[in-house]
Amino acid sequence: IRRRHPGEPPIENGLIPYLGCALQFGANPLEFLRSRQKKYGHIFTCKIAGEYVHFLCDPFSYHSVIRQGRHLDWKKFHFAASVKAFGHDSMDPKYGHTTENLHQTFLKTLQGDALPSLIQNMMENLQNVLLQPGFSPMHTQDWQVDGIFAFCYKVMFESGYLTLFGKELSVQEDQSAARQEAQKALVLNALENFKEFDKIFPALVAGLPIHVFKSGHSAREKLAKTMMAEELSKRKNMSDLISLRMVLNDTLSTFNDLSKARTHVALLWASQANTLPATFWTLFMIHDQVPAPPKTQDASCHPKHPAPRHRLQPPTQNTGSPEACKAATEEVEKVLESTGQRPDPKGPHLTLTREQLDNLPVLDSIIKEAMRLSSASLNVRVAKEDFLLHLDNKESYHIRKDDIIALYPQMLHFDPEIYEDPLTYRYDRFLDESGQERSSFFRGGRKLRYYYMPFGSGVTKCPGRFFAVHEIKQFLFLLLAHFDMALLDGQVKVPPLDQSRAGLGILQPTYDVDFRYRLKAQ
Ligand code: HEM
Repeated sequence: IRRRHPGEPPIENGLIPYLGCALQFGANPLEFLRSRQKKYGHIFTCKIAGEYVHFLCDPFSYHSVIRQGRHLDWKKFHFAASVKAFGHDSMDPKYGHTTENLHQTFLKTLQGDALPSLIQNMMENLQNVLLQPGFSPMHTQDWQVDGIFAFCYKVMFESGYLTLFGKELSVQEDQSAARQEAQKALVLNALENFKEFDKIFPALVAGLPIHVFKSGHSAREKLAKTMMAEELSKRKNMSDLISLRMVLNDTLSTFNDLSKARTHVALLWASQANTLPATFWTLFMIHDQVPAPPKTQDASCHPKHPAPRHRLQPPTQNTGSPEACKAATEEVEKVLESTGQRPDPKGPHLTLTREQLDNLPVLDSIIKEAMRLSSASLNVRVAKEDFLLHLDNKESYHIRKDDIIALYPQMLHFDPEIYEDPLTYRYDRFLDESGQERSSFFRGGRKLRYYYMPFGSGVTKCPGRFFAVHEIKQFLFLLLAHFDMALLDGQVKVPPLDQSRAGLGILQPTYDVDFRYRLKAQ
């Protein structure tokens, strides 16, 4: 048990040896932090699973942590978490297994000049997936029924997977339906393994050994097997990210083949684990506004999903404004008109340049609002030495070497002083009076520098964030252009957030919600 020294933040050791406050924090981090903030103020220390974590709750003081002074290390925690979850040798150059500067690799291959080709391939892949006969029978225009969560996972995983890892060479050469089907089966198999592994991800990051989880462990190893160099070399149209990483693994590291493959599994996880639930929330939130079609059309529904699978629980958030879907559809139609394109599932694919995608303020706001409500990432830095942390209110606190400093942006996202009525979904919350992006948010009359942080902050900010927002926009754009959609049960409540993943990014819903969709009449 640590005793508080003079000049240190108030401390709570918790009642359970080693775990400290871990269970209370884990049960509901937001509630836990709010109650401690009320008791202790802007900064306090909690013992969590053997570590001492200083939670900084004042958004005006975030900068002192985010600006990355010489006292704070961001790599230590990230590299260690990746080793625990994915089982590769450390990517931290100081351990001598590699000299790759991963941060530079990510910036070079996910941003700037690398972005247009990623976006273009994603747009192609999304349309190949969405408009293939299996998904949307083109001639009958029957309603299909699926869970929104299941739908988003299938479509976004397959498209994102093919965009990063390319297609098998044999599929490029042999366009037969059987070959395409086989390729699809492999990707959907990867999705099943991804989901199985993703379930145990929080436990692995918390430090539990993977051997305890038989099926999660086996799923990770199966994924790694498909990402051995020998397998990847059979693929074409791989992204710069994966092809460059393969070269750097071979030239700058001493990793064995399995360790190399596991570094690719880590990237598969990073590229999908947040994007998939974020896509769910985005689609669910706008979808919620579309009235269900008359009951008579039920006859043509997908037989496997006759009814919503879950009994409804009281809502945790209100649903959005009725204009969300209308405004988004109008924005999509405007772009189609101005670019002279007509959505035709049998015709040429729709295209959108990066500039066109950057100029969709309504879709942007819709996505931001969905992520504001569902994101729960923890931003973490480790103290390299004893130092004095200065807060915005001129107070300073002693921090000990190896302690963790954490920001929990959900506190910002759900702060009623920053976001009026914060539990309500408002599709236009991030739009100003002229319908453009709103970037001024205030607390207590002061303009905030940090008010929206689902992608983290400072040097550890997600390097894939531009691609992530673009791919969700493309997905929405294509759905709104090509499909009629409606919830199966127009009265369905917003599913609660699954808190078991709090701290790790976008939270999943605790249950799926069924919707129906069909190709628009031509
Ligand atoms: C909605 C989607 C996404 C969200 C909310 C998200 C969020 C995050 C967050 C919170 C982090 C950790 C930042 C920190 O520790 O402070 C992160 C890291 C990362 N993300 Fe994303 N991400 C998304 C999509 C993507 C995509 C699509 C890619 C790649 C194609 C990607 C690649 C990465 C990588 C490589 C890292 C590790 C960076 C490092 O350790 O240097 N992310 N992301």
